[in-house]
Amino acid sequence: MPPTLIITGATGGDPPSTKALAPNRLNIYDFVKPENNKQFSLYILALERIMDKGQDEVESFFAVGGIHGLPYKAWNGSGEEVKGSKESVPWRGYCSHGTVLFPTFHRPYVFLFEQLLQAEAKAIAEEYPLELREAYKKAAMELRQPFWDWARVNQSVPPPEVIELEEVKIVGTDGKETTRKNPLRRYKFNPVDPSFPGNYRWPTTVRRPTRDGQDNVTGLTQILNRNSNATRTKTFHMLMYAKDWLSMSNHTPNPGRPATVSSLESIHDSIHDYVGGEGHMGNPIVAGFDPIFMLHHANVDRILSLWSALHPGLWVTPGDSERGTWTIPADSKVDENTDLTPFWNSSTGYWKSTAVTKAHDAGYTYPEFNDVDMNNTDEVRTVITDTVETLYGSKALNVTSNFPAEARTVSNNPEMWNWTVRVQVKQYALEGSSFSVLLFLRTVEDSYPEEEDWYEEPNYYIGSVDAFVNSLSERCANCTEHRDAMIEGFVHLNECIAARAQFASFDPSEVEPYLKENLVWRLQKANGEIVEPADVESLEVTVLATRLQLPWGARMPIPEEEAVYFDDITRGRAGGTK
Ligand SMILES: N[C@@H](Cc1ccc(O)cc1)C(=O)O
Repeated sequence: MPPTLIITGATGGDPPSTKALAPNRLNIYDFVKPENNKQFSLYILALERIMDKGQDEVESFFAVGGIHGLPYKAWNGSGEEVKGSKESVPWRGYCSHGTVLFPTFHRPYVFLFEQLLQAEAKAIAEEYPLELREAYKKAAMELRQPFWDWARVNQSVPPPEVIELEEVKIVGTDGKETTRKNPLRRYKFNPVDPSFPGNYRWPTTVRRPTRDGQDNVTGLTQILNRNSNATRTKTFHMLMYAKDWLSMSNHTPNPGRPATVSSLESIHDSIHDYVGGEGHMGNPIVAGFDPIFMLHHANVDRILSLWSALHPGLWVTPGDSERGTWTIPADSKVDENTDLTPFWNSSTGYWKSTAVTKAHDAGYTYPEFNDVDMNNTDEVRTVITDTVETLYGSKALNVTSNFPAEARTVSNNPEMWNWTVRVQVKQYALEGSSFSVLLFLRTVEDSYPEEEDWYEEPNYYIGSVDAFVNSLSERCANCTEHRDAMIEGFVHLNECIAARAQFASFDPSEVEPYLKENLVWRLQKANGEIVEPADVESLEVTVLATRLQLPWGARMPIPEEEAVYFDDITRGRAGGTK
């Protein structure tokens, strides 16, 4: 069936600077400032209207959110034609997870949403009083989906306009200040779709819900704060040191080419679980209905742009489709030419990864790129390296500051050890529940607090690797066949070691015995239940380190290719190295 909607992304609008190639997706912290009031007002009104559309309309908030999972219905004429050939395989949605297509699949997903927002905003702008209209029309042309930079210092918790305020102040179409119910806070289902399982039948989306189904803003703030350092260091390591598409793109371990940093998907999975808990964001079947989803994915997309600026020439390499999707058969090959269904780019075809290599071709860019010549790959790389270092860098890595000052100016190749925990576990280890592998590092002198207090103890908890799990996987034949699929993620230790122990260096002679004694782990289900590592056979927590070198003239430390595995640190313990 031909599509009713062709996905173009937002179009037009004046770029913010002479070098910028398109209008900006703004940081949500800037987006809510008074100076961006016109765009904020238009965004709120546009979101309201998209949310008000009938849930079976192609352009409704519900239908677009539903691309990610339930109601497991075809969207915009995509996929029905293959139904006949797949009769035995129940529908399982379109979203690509655990494969090389994870980053590029979500790219047109966000610009579809952005296109719908802009279309509404343009219509809304026409309703403003004459004397304001031109300014609102310009703002609508420049309107893009804002991003939530969960990796940035002091921004790991989104602003109150996203997580807290029940009402927001905007300028209404009559030109006067008005108060609106905040559509960024939640989506109200109309109605709750019959396909939703019993534990997702709340009337609205909820974040880290309490037992009675209320948003738990305090809990959300706490968990995001607690993980803020870990998220930042993971993001920094991924940006700098994920050297190929396969390891950058997705959370499936690759034994042939072991990774030493988290994938973009793994970092993304954690954010889903932190925000959702047992609520919508914590389960791929319903995550797309929370209005925070697009703020999150705009940032995933931005991190992809930053990574590609640091690693020019790298893009989608061929991989396995793993469980597949409704439109992509399981265990098939996918590559840069695989159709990113259901995102039509013409009435006969789909966006492909090859067509989404440059954000600005789809009508948007990020503030970090505003003052660079985008055609000069070297300049882009240099500027973005500095940006990444400033935003997420040395403080988090605690590396450059640990090199002796003179070592940074002489060519004597100083080296230091960069310590990392690798976590591997079966994605479905706890059936259909999302879960976290929590890591703790005890302080040397402290007497240890009671086990149940570990997570609350700020000098103890160091980060998590999280499984973002489809609770309906038993309804999906492909998923059942892929029950054993593993996921992998990494938590970096140097900052935590430095904060807890006074060693002269990160040399294994000091660090190895310390970690052996003090690194501990537990699992926790989305509902808060603690699970003993001994009960999860697939869990494997391993410590590795890479030696970083800072050759003369290098901007950033360079890790040695080969990681060194310190298997003895965790071997012999439940969930340790096997
Ligand atoms: N490819 C990046 C941005 C980029 C543009 C130009 C470069 O030289 C490098 C990177 C994107 O995803 O949008």
